[in-house]
Amino acid sequence: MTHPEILPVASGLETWRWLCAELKPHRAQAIVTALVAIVGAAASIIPFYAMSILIDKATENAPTSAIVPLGVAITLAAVVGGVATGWTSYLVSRLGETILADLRERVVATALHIPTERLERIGKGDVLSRVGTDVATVAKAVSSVLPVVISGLLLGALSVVAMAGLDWRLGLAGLVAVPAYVLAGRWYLPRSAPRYAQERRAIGHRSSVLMESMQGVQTVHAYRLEDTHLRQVDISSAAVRDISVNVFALFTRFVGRVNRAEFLGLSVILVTGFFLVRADEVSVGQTAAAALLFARLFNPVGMVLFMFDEVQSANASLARLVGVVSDSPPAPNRAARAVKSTALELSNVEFGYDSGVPVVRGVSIGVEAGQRVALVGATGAGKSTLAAIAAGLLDPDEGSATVGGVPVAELDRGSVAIVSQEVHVFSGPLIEDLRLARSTATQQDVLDALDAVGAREWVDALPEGVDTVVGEGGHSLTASHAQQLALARIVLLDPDIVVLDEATAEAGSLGARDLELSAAAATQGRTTLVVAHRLTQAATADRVVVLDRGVVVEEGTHAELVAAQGRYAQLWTAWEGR
Ligand SMILES: Nc1ncnc2c1ncn2[C@@H]1O[C@H](COP(=O)(O)OP(=O)(O)OP(=O)(O)O)[C@@H](O)[C@H]1O
Repeated sequence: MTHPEILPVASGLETWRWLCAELKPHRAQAIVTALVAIVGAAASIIPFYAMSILIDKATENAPTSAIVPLGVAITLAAVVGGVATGWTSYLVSRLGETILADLRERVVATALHIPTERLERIGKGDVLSRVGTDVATVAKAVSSVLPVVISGLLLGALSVVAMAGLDWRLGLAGLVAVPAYVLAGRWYLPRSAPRYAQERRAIGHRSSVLMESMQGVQTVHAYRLEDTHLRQVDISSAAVRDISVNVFALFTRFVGRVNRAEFLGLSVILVTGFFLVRADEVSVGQTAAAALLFARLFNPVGMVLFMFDEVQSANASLARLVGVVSDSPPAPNRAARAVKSTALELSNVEFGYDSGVPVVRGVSIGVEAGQRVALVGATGAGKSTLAAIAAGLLDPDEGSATVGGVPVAELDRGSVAIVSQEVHVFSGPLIEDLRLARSTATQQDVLDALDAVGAREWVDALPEGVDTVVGEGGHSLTASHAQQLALARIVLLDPDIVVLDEATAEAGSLGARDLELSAAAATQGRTTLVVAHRLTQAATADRVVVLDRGVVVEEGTHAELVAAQGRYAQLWTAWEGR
């Protein structure tokens, strides 16, 4: 079995190198962030030192005035610690978000430049999950997990140093808990990751079962499938419940292990302290401070452990994002080339999709500047494939597609435009959808373009005219109207060469006639290759090329081909007799 191609995933080392390289330009910001974090952690330790002195003073019956400077120190440290900890969160998020924003832009730019063929092999799912889920996972980690983990780890390290500063044996006693924490983590993490994944899958399944039942509610009623669907919802909900209970049970056992580590550490510190106090090696205050410092760590260390799977999954997502930006070539910065002649030349073009079976074989077609050539052929003859090659969306395996001698893929952006079968209307005001073709277009330019393709009337009739929000979640447009917008974009883009492969309008319908007029207006004076899904498109072209199973079988004007009584004439007769 061949595995489907997926986008690359960076190794741990590559991800780390990438992160270091990204941090370099933000070195100053990274250093300030680290310093503020250290100040925050250090400040939260000072009160414990002060407390150790306080306890000793109290046991020595020192005067009340001795307490005042300690109180001031504790208050100051609390204020500085609070401010610094808040700042750490802010600075870590800011640095992380800056790097993430850059990464997100580069991933999207790379994804948008994946050649169509490769995108089809990879599947849109992988690309979408990287741009969507992976970016979201890393973003969440950067804003909510990373600050906690960094502060927790720093506090842990500094507290052990502080305990050792009170007495090295107390520091050592505190370290006894480390292996117990590590064991708890090593027990939990390999068990939790697959269970969380299982839980997410089960939740996803339950949502799709619910969605399916709700979306198909009429069919469910019509076929009296209510019980079956309720049973499916029951089963999927029960599965989520069981897994969630299981996950919680595991979590509780993990908490038990963490508590054991805490108990062990605290007991060893207290017992060590007891013997050291008895031997007059340390004071009661020092022992109490060490114990309090250790207890102070319960919360942050627990948080770090609990968040470890989020760190792991953010790390996995980051590797997937870094894989995309570091392996795929960056947004192709092909030296755009302008051309003198706008004649389109397909020469000996061969092309096959993954199966290796050639679908276009040795095709040569010339479209003179300003001419309109129609491609005709049965379904599957290779018309759309050839159109995509002519527009530079697919690279031919053999032969070439050039304009004035320059490969189409290397032309200036905007020299060649394609209106394909899948027209996408981007969500937002209609005017913005059109400005995608020319960002500097004024409202008047847009209205003129709509006029040119005969769309002005229905656009003006929309609730807010050109400002009406269209696309997903907005005013929905018919396929013909969407197609007209695509043609209006062509008018605004003003390319030299146009490839038309639109097939939405039913042959003979009023929409089809309107669309043909729109297409004629949009392609007026441009070199045009049109896939003639309706033969009237061929009849009005300067020349017609007939394709059959990837090969050109006839070529000439409509009149010549009809007179020749060949393949085209048969198609034309059949078309007329519909
Ligand atoms: N993305 C793809 N992957 C694999 N095979 C494809 C792909 N697109 C098209 N084909 C195959 O290539 C051949 C030519 O298809 P193409 O879409 O170019 O034909 P067409 O003449 O435009 O047909 P239609 O009029 O139905 O659009 C067909 O056999 C089709 O199954």
